[in-house]
This record gives sequence, structure tokens and C-alpha cells, in this order.
Amino acid sequence: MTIGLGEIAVTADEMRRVEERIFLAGMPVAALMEKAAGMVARRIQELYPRVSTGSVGVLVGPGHNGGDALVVARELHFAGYRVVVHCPFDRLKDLTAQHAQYVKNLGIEFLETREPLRDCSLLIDGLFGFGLERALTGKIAELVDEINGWGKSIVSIDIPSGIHTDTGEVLGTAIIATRSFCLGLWKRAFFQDNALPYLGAVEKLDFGIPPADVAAIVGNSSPVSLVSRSSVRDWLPLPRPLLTHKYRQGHLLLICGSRRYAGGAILSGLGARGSGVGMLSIAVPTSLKPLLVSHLPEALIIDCPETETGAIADIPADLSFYGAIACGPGLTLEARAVVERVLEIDRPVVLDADGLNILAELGIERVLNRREETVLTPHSGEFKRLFPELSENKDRIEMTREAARKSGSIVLLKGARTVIGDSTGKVRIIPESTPALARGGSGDILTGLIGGWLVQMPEKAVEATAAGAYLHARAGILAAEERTEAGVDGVTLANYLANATGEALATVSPSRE
Ligand SMILES: NC(=O)C1=CN([C@@H]2O[C@H](COP(=O)(O)OP(=O)(O)OC[C@H]3O[C@@H](n4cnc5c(N)ncnc54)[C@H](O)[C@@H]3O)[C@@H](O)[C@H]2O)[C@H](O)CC1
Ligand SMILES: [K+]
Repeated sequence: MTIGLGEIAVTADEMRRVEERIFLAGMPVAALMEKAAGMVARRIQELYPRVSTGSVGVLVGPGHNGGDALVVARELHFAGYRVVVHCPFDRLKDLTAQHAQYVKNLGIEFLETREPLRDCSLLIDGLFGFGLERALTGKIAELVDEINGWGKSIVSIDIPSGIHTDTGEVLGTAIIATRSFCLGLWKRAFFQDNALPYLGAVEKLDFGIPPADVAAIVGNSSPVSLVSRSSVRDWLPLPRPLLTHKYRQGHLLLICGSRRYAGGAILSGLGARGSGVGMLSIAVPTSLKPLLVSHLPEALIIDCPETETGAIADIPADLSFYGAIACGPGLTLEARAVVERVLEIDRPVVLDADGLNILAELGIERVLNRREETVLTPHSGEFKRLFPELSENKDRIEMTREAARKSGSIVLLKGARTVIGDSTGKVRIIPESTPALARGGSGDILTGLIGGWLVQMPEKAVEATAAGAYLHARAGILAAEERTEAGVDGVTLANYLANATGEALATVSPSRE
């Protein structure tokens, strides 16, 4: 099995076990540290040139993260930087102590107190890496808080000190880095929402980890993988076969909207349109029909009888006629009978918004034994209603994995870093996004988009979900780049879906070279 090293995110324990295999195979620990820290030192020199950088303060912890920091201090010293070190620990691991001795012997100043660090223009954080095992307290916590208050540029080695490598939680307090260099393999914290405000700009530095060692450790333990542009390109059913016709490109039924919430139906329709789906039918309350026709002239609008308050009372159509169903945005809780009927049909279903709120009332068991795939797309509030017993968990990756397992469904937990779990225990993460998408309507577009891809590739429901979420995020990023974060309203976002798809298709896929 080959694993792209850039495409997985590991726990501290997995990283440690990969490292152990490398050491057992004969690589000296000191040599690996030299390689990893050497790369950090080189990147710092590129990003913070000596001529324009004042003194560099290096914070050294007791373990090998501190060892890395000392190697960086030494290399920057040789490159002509003025370097000072602050190591507020008495006991250091052997290798770290050896580096400390050499650095002292080179004449690099070791500061007794933290105060002189204020004179530095750049700080290097080598206090703790993946070996952090408890909350920061006492004088170390004070040091971190004080440094954060100075607002200086801080480069964290491997991970900002104080951040839990797996969950991304802040343990007591944590360094707020300007930049973090993740060493070797992405750690999970880099994709946990909690950690994002602490990471700054992120970069992974590869120092030559044999793929076989990674496969040996994460191969059988339900790896957490990152959705990449080239994987999306490989998954999408594009280009289309020359001799296709509209019904072969899937027929999606969207069920959404109420008199009260009309816009959600339009935006879901625009999202589905962005997938290029062959046929699109949209079931809405009868009073919404003219509105939908005017926004989506290509769609077949099914006008449904309404309840007194304007929710869909029933759908006058055979639901098994459609290749897949996406259901939820703007329904209100009154459309309960509709959602119950949808869940009875043997077709892949995407459930969002009020569809999820209704499912929470019905009980998650309702989807457990569905014959076709169910895709649940909650934000954290909806997730809590669906899986109250999991909501105390601070680890978004593990809680999504558990929710997928419990519900036998694909669960997509929306967030700054969207996490997708499937019933086999596999987790995929959308590694990037933009705060521009934190805006009413962007979720409705995602529902339609995932539905649109799902109906075109029903055998690959997880991939369709991941591709939809990836393209949605990229569309947001591309739109924000051109129009600012304030310029990404729902209709604009939908218009950028084609740009995001084009970008993915233009990617040269390593597997097809
Ligand atoms: N990825 C790699 O293959 C390489 C990683 N390197 C670097 O090594 C660190 C991990 O080193 P390790 O010694 O295991 O752990 P830490 O340096 O993170 O710190 C452990 C050290 O700290 C003590 N400790 C833990 N928590 C606390 C706390 N809250 N307060 C006080 N002290 C604490 C603990 O007892 C240990 O003594 C990795 O991140 C990389 O930076 C290698 O350099 C090369 C390859
Ligand atoms: K660190």
C-alpha cells in the first residue's frame, strides 16, 4: 500500500511509533533531529533574512522539541544572526542537554530571565512538541501568556507549545504562533478547529520518512486522510462519456423550503446546479413554485400541498423515481412526515438543516438500517441534537468518526475544518476553507452540491461527499480572493463552484501521469 505522506494526519502516538521504527532500522536519533531542525533553520533564514531581522530569542523545552530549538539556535548563529536562548527547565533529555552544552560553548547567551526576550524581533518556540503530556502551569504558563501579549513574530517548531497534538485543545495556555512548521507528518491538531487560532501560517517540512514505516503504523488503524485537489480530480465523473444523455447524468430530487424560508430552496438548487447534475427536480410548497422557476429555469419544480403555515405537507411524486434525494434546508419542523417518507426510500439521501432537526426528533436509529447511503451534514449545533452523548467530546475528528459508526451513515461535521466520517471508521478532512463561508446560505449550497455529485456517482458516496465539501471550500476561497471575505454571498459562492471544479480538473494527478 502506498500512502501519500502529505495526505494523512497522525496522532502523537502514531508519530512516535513511526519514529521508533526509523530508529530501530538504524537511523540515529541525533541525525533525525539534525535533519528536521536543519530544515526549520533554513526556512527561517528564507522567511526572516538576517539583514532585516533583529535578535532571535529561542525558547527551549526539556525534550526533543527543545533539542530542535537548540539546533536552530546554533545554525542561525553560524548564519550570522544574533541569537539568545531561554531555557526555563533544570532537567533536559540527554540529547537536548548535549546540544545545550555545545550552544553555550559557542558563546550564545543563555538568559536567566525572560525579560530580555522583549528586545528580540523574532521568537522561536521549542518548548514542547508532540511530547506535551499535561497542561501548562506555573511559570511556564506565565511565560507563554506574557510572550503572547508582546505581539511579536513567533515561529513554532512542530506545533505551538500548549496545543494537544491530537485534539488541538489548548492545555492550560498555548503559544499563539505566527507560523508553525509541522515536522515530518501532519499532526491532527493542524486540522482541529480549536487549534486554528494558535497555528498561524502552517507548513509541513518533509525530512524523509519512509512510506513503508508510515503504512506499517497507520495502515490498519482507520487513517485520517486529507482531501487533496488531485484526489478530487480522480473522483469526479468528468470528463463525461461522449454519448451520454441527461438521465444518465443523474436525476436529483431536492426537497426544501417553506413559505417562511424560501431562499434555502433557491440556494440548494444553485448548489445542485454547480455539480452539473443531468436532471434536477425540486419539491417546494406550492406558493414557492413561481420563485423557483424564475431562479432555476432548468429545474422541474414539483409544487407540493402546504400545511397552514406553509411547510411541505406531502410530495405528489413517486420518490423512488429519483437517483438520490437531498432534503432539509428551510423545511421547518412541520415537514416531519416528508422526512419520514424520504428515509423509507431505497435511494441515497443527503439530510441537512431541518431534515437533521427532524431526524433528531425521530431518533438516529431511523437511519441505521437504511439500505442506501445516508449523508448527514450537521453544523455543531445540529450535531449536538443528533448525538447528544458525543457532544462533550473535544475532539472533532474522533466525535465525527464515532457518530458515523453509530449512525451507519456518512457524517459531515461542518466547521473551519470540515470533517467527514464514514461507517467503516475512515475519516477525511477538508484541509482548508475560509471564514467567508461563515454566512447564512452557504450550507444550503453544500447540500445541493453534495446531492448533485452523489446522484452522479452513487457507488462512491463518501467520495461524492468529500468532493462536494472540497469544491465548496475552494469556491469560497477563490471568491474571497477576488471579492474579499465580505463578498461571498450565497449566489456568488454558487457561481464560483465552476471555477473550483475547473481548478481541480486542471490538476495533474500523480496517479495518472
Ligand atoms: N517528528 C519526528 O520524527 C522528530 C521529532 N523531533 C522533535 O521531538 C519532539 C518530541 O520530542 P519529545 O522529547 O518526545 O517531547 P517534547 O519535546 O514535546 O517534550 C517532552 C518533555 O516535556 C515534558 N513535559 C510534557 N508536558 C509538560 C508540561 N505541561 N509541563 C512541563 N513539562 C512537560 C515531558 O516530561 C518531556 O520531558 C517533536 O515534537 C519534534 O520537535 C526530533 O527532533 C526529530 C524528529
Ligand atoms: K513547539
